[in-house]
Amino acid sequence: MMSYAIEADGLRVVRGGREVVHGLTFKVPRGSVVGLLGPSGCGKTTVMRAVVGVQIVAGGTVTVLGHPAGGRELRRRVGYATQNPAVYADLTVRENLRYFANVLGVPRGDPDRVIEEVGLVDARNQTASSLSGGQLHRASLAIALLGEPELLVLDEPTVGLDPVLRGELWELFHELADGGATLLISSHVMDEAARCERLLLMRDGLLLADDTPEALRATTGTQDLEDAFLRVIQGQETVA
Ligand SMILES: Nc1ncnc2c1ncn2[C@@H]1O[C@H](COP(=O)(O)OP(=O)(O)OP(=O)(O)O)[C@@H](O)[C@H]1O
Repeated sequence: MMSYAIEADGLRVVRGGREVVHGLTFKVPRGSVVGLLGPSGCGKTTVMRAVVGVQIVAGGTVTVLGHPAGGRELRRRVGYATQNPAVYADLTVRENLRYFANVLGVPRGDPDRVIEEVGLVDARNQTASSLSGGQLHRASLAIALLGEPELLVLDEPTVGLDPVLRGELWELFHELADGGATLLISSHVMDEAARCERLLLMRDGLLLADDTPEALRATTGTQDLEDAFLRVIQGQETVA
């Protein structure tokens, strides 16, 4: 079995007439939890869109599970949760999940399994329009988990959640990885970086670092990942 779930080589993306991702090259090992971090607007969502194959790319290649990103053979093997929850407002949580389960052709028991995984059992009969922001995000995450995809691409999945729930979701992410799934998770919260096995640090459409949290701490000489990120940026500016 190949060892990488994602291989990006020289990825360039133009949006709104401007190049916003400038030749990114990185690999995401299978079965790992990888954080995509960086300030707002640095290009995280754009990279994720390229990985799931919904972004027109200006140059370079993205290979996902051995196939070109967005290929037909990847349809059920990649799950994507966007920042804006994509659920039907007038359907209940369970109805939404049953609907998407049908579309994807996944096993019948899947909706109830994922509802439990994201902790929405008590809210399963509420319409999506009546959910809180955090619950809505979890409903969207549940859809991405349908069919047990091999690669999960999650755009800020823990935004707006309380620390307890965030902790529980990170436990779930690691359980999924232990089961063989690969997770690419974006965040701009540095305390979440420590929960990842590897980190891709972005800034202004460039990749500044691709390393483990431990190696980043060691090379920058600081325990705090927020400081480590700042030092990587400072190092970059000195080089430039
Ligand atoms: N539809 C669009 N048209 C033009 N420019 C866009 C479009 N979408 C994004 N951009 C620009 O592309 C750049 C990267 O945006 P992207 O959404 O990938 O950043 P991000 O790191 O995910 O930000 P955030 O953390 O705020 O979600 C930004 O400068 C943004 O303004």
